[in-house]
Amino acid sequence: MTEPTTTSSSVSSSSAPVLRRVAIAGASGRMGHMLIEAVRNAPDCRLAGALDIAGSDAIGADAAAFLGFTSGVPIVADLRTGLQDAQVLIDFTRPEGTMAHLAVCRELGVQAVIGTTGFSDAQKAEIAEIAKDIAIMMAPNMSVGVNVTLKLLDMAARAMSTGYDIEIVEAHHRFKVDAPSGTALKMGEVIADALGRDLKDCAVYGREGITGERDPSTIGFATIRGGDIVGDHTVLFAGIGERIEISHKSSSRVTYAQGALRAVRFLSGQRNGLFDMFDVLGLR
Ligand SMILES: NC(=O)C1=CN([C@@H]2O[C@H](COP(=O)(O)OP(=O)(O)OC[C@H]3O[C@@H](n4cnc5c(N)ncnc54)[C@H](OP(=O)(O)O)[C@@H]3O)[C@@H](O)[C@H]2O)C=CC1
Ligand SMILES: O=C(O)C1=N[C@H](C(=O)O)C[C@H](O)C1
Repeated sequence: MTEPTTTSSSVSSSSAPVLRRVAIAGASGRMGHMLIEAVRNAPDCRLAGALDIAGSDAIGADAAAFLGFTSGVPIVADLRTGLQDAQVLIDFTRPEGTMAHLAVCRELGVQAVIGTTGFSDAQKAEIAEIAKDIAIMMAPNMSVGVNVTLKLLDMAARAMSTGYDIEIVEAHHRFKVDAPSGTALKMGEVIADALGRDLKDCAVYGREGITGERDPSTIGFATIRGGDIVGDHTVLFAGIGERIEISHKSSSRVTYAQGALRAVRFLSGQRNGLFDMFDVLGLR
């Protein structure tokens, strides 16, 4: 069964929608396909460009060919060609790809919705710098459920600031290239902030051998990779005599694609600045 990419959260069709011209990077990727289908089904968006990495088998193909449609938009490797008609780029690729795309977005005044994960601190700082010139929404997870979960974690961490060991467990499909997931790291950051700690100082990424007893000030991470798991995250607050588990499980990538389109709509009112899904969803 194919996953639906339109939900009741799409904009109302009662008035003529303002069309947003959207380019998709990583057009032949797992998220690229979801996004092209979602843009095609959105009454207020039009596919205006499709990018993939040079050497990809997809270059030259019609962006909607995988759906059995002709969109008239070819997948190209040349960034200026792919972005010239676009108002906003949605980018779910790899950090080095996103950075190259952003440089051209800045040059052409194209906004960006970034879902890519695995950025270095230096790359994040460069994105913040670019956002002084163009509007960017960047989030490691664009599902509504995960962003609500982040709020729950903030509350739970404040309420259980002592006496509870905090462990973050994430599971993803066998094709994922970065670990821990961007979402798991964001969960760690939210919890560390709530506890007045810096995640850089308290994160423990995996354990092996004679580790000694657990340091209560740490936040542990565990990563599972296998099969077609879309994305599961569980945060464990383990005390003596009880434990709480806060979990989110994705069963479809449609939620990420719909979140990206909400971000496209949110950005239409912005000239510049760096935003996240809390801004888009009004959760700040
Ligand atoms: N924020 C969110 O809500 C979500 C974020 N993600 C993140 O999005 C990213 C993509 O995920 P997914 O779609 O599963 O990955 P895929 O590997 O399926 O797709 C990545 C796409 O980007 C292309 N690509 C690879 N390297 C580069 C590069 N250097 N420059 C330009 N394009 C490149 C790939 O081309 P080719 O196949 O030819 O290599 C492919 O088309 C990951 O970082 C993932 O963690 C995923 C889901 C949700
Ligand atoms: O690569 C994925 O698939 C996903 N990546 C994001 C992450 O790293 O958190 C979001 C989601 O979990 C799916």
